[in-house]
Amino acid sequence: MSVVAFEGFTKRYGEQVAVDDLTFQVSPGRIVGLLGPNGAGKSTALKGLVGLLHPTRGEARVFGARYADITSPGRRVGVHLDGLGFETALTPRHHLRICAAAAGQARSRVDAVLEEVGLASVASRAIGRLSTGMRQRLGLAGALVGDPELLILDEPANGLDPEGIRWLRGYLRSFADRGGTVLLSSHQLAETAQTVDEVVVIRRRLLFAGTLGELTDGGKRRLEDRFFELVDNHA
Ligand SMILES: Nc1ncnc2c1ncn2[C@@H]1O[C@H](COP(=O)(O)OP(=O)(O)OP(=O)(O)O)[C@@H](O)[C@H]1O
Repeated sequence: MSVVAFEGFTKRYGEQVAVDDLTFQVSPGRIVGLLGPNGAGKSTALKGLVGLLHPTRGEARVFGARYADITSPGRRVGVHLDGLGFETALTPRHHLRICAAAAGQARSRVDAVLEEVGLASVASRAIGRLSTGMRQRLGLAGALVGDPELLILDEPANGLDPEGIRWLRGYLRSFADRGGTVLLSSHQLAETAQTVDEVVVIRRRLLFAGTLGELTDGGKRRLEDRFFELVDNHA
């Protein structure tokens, strides 16, 4: 069974179609990159997947059900969507304690995750005083704190320094090696090529879904070149 399934997912905002008839699946243990230019509908698709918006037509499911219908979603699905914001007066530790409580996890998990994402030294600083990259790490920590089977991450490498990006890549690979599944959106094509097993390219509609090897002819072509061929042909 697929971990994520979009079936004819369509979202309109008034007259504008943000996502049109999107169908693809994500299998367990895979890292899948959702790619597309600005405004292609990536965030809309991810929001629809976690029940933050309702599709106009079609559906998006996790573990065979709508997100709202799965039991203990916080322990099964870790979500970090760009721009959801934080309560800036809280500290990372406090924020993660709330996330842990929501996911039904023990408080002890918070310090483990702070350590894991490299935020232990700023755990008691106000979130408003953290750098962009530190906030990005905190968003990831919030997704990880429930110890989920599936990670849904919108632009997780944004704002990370090279060391942070390398850490993220390694983390996601070991997560997938342990059987976890990742669906992430990205603009960073070179980085994506080093991170993902499969690629889904959208520009309102699906342009490609398959393995990275299929898209790049087994690595003979660059992901960036193939990406621009696809999106320029469907402008
Ligand atoms: N709440 C909204 N109301 C109206 N239109 C919206 C809304 N949210 C998104 N859109 C429109 O839907 C389209 C898809 O937006 P979306 O944010 O999903 O794209 P994206 O691929 O995530 O873009 P980016 O790479 O810039 O983050 C865009 O044209 C956007 O303007």
